[in-house]
Amino acid sequence: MSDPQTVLVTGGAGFIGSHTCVELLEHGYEVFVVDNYSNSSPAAPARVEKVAGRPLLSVYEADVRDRQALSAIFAENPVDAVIHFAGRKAVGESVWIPVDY
Ligand SMILES: O=c1ccn([C@@H]2O[C@H](COP(=O)(O)OP(=O)(O)O[C@H]3O[C@H](CO)[C@H](O)[C@H](O)[C@H]3O)[C@@H](O)[C@H]2O)c(=O)[nH]1
Repeated sequence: MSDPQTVLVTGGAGFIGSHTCVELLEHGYEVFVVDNYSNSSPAAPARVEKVAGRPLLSVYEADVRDRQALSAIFAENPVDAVIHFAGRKAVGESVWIPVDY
């Protein structure tokens, strides 16, 4: 099996996601991002491109729970691998509003 070439990074505008995107771009992968910016900003993917010196294929503002949006994104892009970082992780908040988790 050959190495994956095109990688979808969900939560790619977040802390770990944006660093992962830089690493992937620097290692020659094509990368696109899906993020709802609930804990990040569109400035992050722009910085990723600047640091890596290469563009992302695409950046989508979308919620990974939106099946219709995800289906359209998968239809538009060849996806060899997915790295999934889009998620909530605040322990305290998960106690106050468990339904969101
Ligand atoms: O339903 C969701 C929930 C989140 N996101 C996105 O997913 C990304 C998650 O990234 P975070 O930065 O929130 O989380 P990380 O785990 O990457 O980073 C967090 O944990 C790190 C340590 O592991 C550091 O503490 C860092 O500051 C802190 O943000 C964000 O862009 C957020 O907008 C979605 O797209 N959909």
